[in-house]
Amino acid sequence: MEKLISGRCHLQLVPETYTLPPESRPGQTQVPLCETIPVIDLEGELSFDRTHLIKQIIQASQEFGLFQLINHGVSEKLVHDVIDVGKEFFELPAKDKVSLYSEDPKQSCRLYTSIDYDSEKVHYWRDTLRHPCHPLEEHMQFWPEKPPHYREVVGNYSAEVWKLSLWVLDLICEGLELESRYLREELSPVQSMAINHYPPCPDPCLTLGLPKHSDVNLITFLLQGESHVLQILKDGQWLAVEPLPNAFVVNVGHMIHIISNGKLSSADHRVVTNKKVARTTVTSFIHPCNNCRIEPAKVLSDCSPPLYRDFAYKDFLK
Ligand SMILES: O=C(O)CCC(=O)C(=O)O
Ligand SMILES: [Fe+2]
Repeated sequence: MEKLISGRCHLQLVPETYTLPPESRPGQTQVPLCETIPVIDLEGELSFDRTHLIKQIIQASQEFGLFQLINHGVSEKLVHDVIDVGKEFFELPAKDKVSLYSEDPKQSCRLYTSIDYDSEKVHYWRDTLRHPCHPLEEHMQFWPEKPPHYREVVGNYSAEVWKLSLWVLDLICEGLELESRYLREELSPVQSMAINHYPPCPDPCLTLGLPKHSDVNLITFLLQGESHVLQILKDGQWLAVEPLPNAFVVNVGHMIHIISNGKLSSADHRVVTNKKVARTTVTSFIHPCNNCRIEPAKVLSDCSPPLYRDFAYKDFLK
């Protein structure tokens, strides 16, 4: 529990164990905004046109592996409430969080820090609360009991994002001309949620909240909050993802890249730290089940040779 970075907010200097080697440092943390990331408006003029919507999603997933969704139907109030309850969780006194702290990745609901604290050389400036969500009645009982409205708010929110994620997966499926429900069942039965907390950092040039990665799962819906700290690597340049009010940042996961036989990409992204404010983000991940076999869809690898061999999702996660 004392490993949590949020418990060390008195720090005036970045500890050596958080200082990245020079070649991995973010250097300039204020990078230009990526003005071209597609913003898909689900209430916009053309949103009733399914074909147009699918085209926008597929194009964004090909070019960026990431897009923003606005007017998506998850209420503004619920979006605010889930970020607030996430912040409140991290503000609780240590005694209310200690029972959730665990270094065992197999523990279902767990509070931890960085990525893999005990085996990594340098730590990342982030604490996380992570737990499975779907189906709610199986998992909710293991979620935090405090703040008192945590289960209600996160339960309502995760159910809404679950529906929206599956709907977007169906549109992707249609856009790739796969048989209907191809991305359902075994490929998308698992939803997990991570509430990330990035405390202010005395020297953001030396650290990262999260290093460069692409999401390994199927699809991710992120509420990124208000500061410019999420960046994507586009044509060799780090660019900031603009924080839009109430928008979801949708990350195409690596499994969709493989299933689409490389037609869709997943964006390399990272999180930088900032000096002034603590930042809380809420991430919903949709995953295949552990034993699910992942391979390029046959219809897509008929015309171009398969780029990947089949594997079990759980082996990939190792
Ligand atoms: O917190 C963020 O802004 C991004 C989190 C993220 O990329 C992840 O959890 O995979
Ligand atoms: Fe990510």
